[in-house]
This record gives sequence, C-alpha cells and structure tokens, in this order.
Amino acid sequence: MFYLKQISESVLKEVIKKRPSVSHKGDYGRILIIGGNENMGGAAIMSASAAVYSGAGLVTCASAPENRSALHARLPEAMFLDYHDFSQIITVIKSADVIVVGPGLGLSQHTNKLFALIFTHIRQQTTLIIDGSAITALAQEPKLLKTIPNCPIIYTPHQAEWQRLSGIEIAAQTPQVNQSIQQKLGATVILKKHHTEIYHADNSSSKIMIGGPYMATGGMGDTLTGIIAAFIGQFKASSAADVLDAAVYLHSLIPTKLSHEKYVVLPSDIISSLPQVMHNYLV
Ligand SMILES: NC(=O)C1=CN([C@@H]2O[C@H](COP(=O)(O)OP(=O)(O)OC[C@H]3O[C@@H](n4cnc5c(N)ncnc54)[C@H](OP(=O)(O)O)[C@@H]3O)[C@@H](O)[C@H]2O)[C@@H](O)CC1
Ligand SMILES: Nc1ncnc2c1ncn2[C@@H]1O[C@H](COP(=O)(O)OP(=O)(O)O)[C@@H](O)[C@H]1O
Ligand SMILES: [Mg+2]
Repeated sequence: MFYLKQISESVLKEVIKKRPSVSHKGDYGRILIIGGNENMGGAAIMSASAAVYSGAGLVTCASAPENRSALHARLPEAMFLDYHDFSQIITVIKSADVIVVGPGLGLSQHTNKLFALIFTHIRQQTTLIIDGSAITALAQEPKLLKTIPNCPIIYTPHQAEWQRLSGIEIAAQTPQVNQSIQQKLGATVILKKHHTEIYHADNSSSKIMIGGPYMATGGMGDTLTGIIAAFIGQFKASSAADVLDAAVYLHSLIPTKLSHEKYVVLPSDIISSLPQVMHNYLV
C-alpha cells in the first residue's frame, strides 16, 4: 500500500512564525513571477497578489506590457517588468529567492525564450516553481526539459498538465506511478485535484483532505503559486516538505471555511483573507 501522509492543520502552527522585530522586507523573500501574456494578465496578478498577501517581502511581476497599469492599480505593492526587457529580467532572476514561471504565460516562442533566460541565469539556491502554460510548454519541448537547471524545482500541474508532462493518462495517475515519474524528474510535484497530492523531493508524499468544488474557478491554481512562493521565501526554519504542506493546506483551508457561507469562493476572496487567517496560527 502506498502511504500519502494526510496533512493536518497543525502544520500551519509549525510553519507560520512570529516575525522578529529587527527584520526587513529583504528577509521575507524576493519573488519573481513571470507570467501573464496580453490576454491572461489576471493570472499573473492573482499569483503576485497571493504572494504579497501571504507575506512575501518583495514581489516583481514580469509580464506583457499591456498588464502594467492593471497590476499597479490592483497591487501597488508589486513591481512590474515588461517581459520583453531581457536585461532587466536577468538582473531580477539573479537576485530572486523564488521564481514562479507560467501563470497565464501562454504558449509562444517568447515563452521558450524566457525559459532559456531563467535556466541560464537562475542561482542554485533559488527555487523555481513551474506552473500552467510553462508545464505545457516543457511537455511539448523535451529538449528544453533536458536543460532544466540544478536548483530546487516544483511543478504544480493540474491533472491534464500532469498527463502532458508525465505521459500518464488521468485515469492511470496512481500514487505509485506519480511518484516514479516525480523521481525521474528529480523535482517536487504538487498534483492539483480534489484532494491535492504532493510528491516531495525528499521522497515523502502527502495529501490534503479539505477543499471542494467551490474552488473550481479560473485563477485558483495561479493563486496557489503565489502562496507557495511567499511561504518558501519567508519560512526558512521549517523543512521544505512542511513549508509546501502548509502552503497547500492553507490555500484550501480558507475556501473550505468560507464555503459555509458562500456558494463559490473566488481566488480574490482567498487572497484578501490570507493576512488574517495566517495571524490565527501564530503561537
Ligand atoms: N484569468 C486568467 O488570466 C486565467 C489564466 N489561466 C491560465 O491559462 C493557461 C492555461 O491553463 P488552463 O488550465 O486553463 O488550460 P489547459 O492547460 O489547456 O488545461 C485545460 C484542459 O485540461 C482539461 N482538464 C482535465 N482535468 C483537468 C483538471 N483537473 N483541471 C483543469 N483542467 C483539466 C480540461 O478539460 P475540460 O475543461 O475540457 O473538461 C481542458 O481540456 C495557464 O497558463 C493558466 O495559468 C487560467 O488560470 C484561467 C484564468
Ligand atoms: N472540486 C475541487 N475540489 C478541490 N479543489 C479543487 C476543485 N476544483 C478545483 N480545485 C483546486 O483549484 C485549483 C485549480 O488549479 P488550476 O486548474 O491550475 O487553476 P488555474 O490555472 O485556473 O489557476 C487547484 O488547487 C485545485 O486543487
Ligand atoms: Mg493552472
């Protein structure tokens, strides 16, 4: 029998820490989000917003220039880069603690150029979260997959994206098979579904038993990427597995609670609740 640990609420108390008085934004994670083409800026904005509202110290969003005003109007805490400006993007890649690539990025030659840029300039200690279009782009370009850098990598596929990347049909995505592909990839895989499963880089695995169809709105996965990035960027005292378990659990805990009074829980509802709910877990 394959054992997936059921994540419990207690992980939030273990991971979320009171901040030392003598600290500054640089201590809470420099996050770069690369996503949002001219039609899907919302995905990058939701990812960046989730990162800011879950405590990331400095968030920069590299996106299509059409999204600049929307991002600034919606999230003035975040900085913006035109994703065609390679020299500025390289500078931020080199200083980022966590990079998210993919929310709303779309599939184009430009997506592949951005991959080459990240893979060349990312530092070994930086975590790279690969989501959405970026997963599909990698699945379509096996050559790119061979050039993946030697830094911590986290894939956050939904079941169809996992099918594209792993070659496993959705019906055949059992924990044993999922873990064998995850180990071949040498990365962490967060397989998003009803009761999301996490296959950690240290070969442990876990799953959540909360969340439901009130979360089935576009942007819900984009929001998860921002929470994960912020947690990695700031909660350095806990193990990598606990930090990811906590981020994934929190992302579903908020809508589970709100679903008692709402038919659907929007990504924006989760984002605005994050600071208050996180405060509840300070010991
Ligand atoms: N506001 C914005 O800017 C938004 C931007 N977005 C961005 O769009 C990009 C593309 O991402 P995507 O997930 O929308 O599309 P894609 O990768 O083609 O997968 C969909 C196909 O897979 C199938 N499918 C099967 N199982 C599934 C499952 N469990 N979960 C989901 N799908 C499942 C599904 O089946 P069907 O619905 O037909 O039954 C369909 O055939 C990505 O970069 C993302 O960030 C979105 O976040 C939305 C809000
Ligand atoms: N029925 C459901 N039960 C539990 N979680 C769900 C359900 N439907 C969607 N979700 C969650 O919503 C998110 C959807 O991710 P994804 O498809 O990548 O969204 P998007 O790309 O639109 O942002 C995942 O975290 C998934 O677990
Ligand atoms: Mg997605």
